[in-house]
Amino acid sequence: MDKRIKLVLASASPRRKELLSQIGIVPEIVPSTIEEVITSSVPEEVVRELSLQKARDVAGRQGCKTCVIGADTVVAADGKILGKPASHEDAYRMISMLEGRTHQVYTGVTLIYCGQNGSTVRTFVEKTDVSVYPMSEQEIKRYADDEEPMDKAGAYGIQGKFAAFIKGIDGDYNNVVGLPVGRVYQELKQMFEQEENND
Ligand SMILES: Cc1cn([C@H]2C[C@H](O)[C@@H](COP(=O)(O)OP(=O)(O)OP(=O)(O)O)O2)c(=O)[nH]c1=O
Repeated sequence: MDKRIKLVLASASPRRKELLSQIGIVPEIVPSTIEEVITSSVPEEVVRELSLQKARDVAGRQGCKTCVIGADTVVAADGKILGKPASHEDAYRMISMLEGRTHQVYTGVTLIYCGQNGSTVRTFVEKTDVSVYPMSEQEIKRYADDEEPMDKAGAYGIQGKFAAFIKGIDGDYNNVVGLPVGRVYQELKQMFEQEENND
């Protein structure tokens, strides 16, 4: 990838930064400050829209030769969106909806590149199915009372203690943690190849 292009991650999520570092991308971190406005109840549309809002907000404050990456993750159980829990009680309610069954995790990603010939915007959504083992009341309560679920969509962290309850996944694991880095890399590569062809 062209080293002269600055990559900016429009996210405060330490997980997203780590996932990019894992594939050798060390982005500048500029978290977006938008008030998240949701106009849909369809998970794919919500993450698409929020990733676009976050990326646009930050791209508006950047110069050219910069690519901004915005992302948003939600959990959906029976199509019902679960964002971050507002309290430990809320975390308990969410985990109760997820235990003993399969749900979906959606991450929307928007890439905005400002190049020689103007701006290019790419948005895509990745879905991963996650199956959770049945949990006892005590297990749900103990996990919901922990700090781990509090800053995470669906009130759990697959990469943390909640791994004890993960039966299996279908799709990209990194997508559940907050960023499907394989897809991000492929999309960045395509976007820059197209830019070079346009030059
Ligand atoms: C389901 C799940 C989510 N998450 C995290 C990923 C995201 O950081 C978070 C969902 O919140 P988001 O609103 O997508 O992101 P964020 O608030 O952390 O960061 P920003 O808005 O600045 O981009 O949940 C995990 O870490 N593990 C998991 O297993």
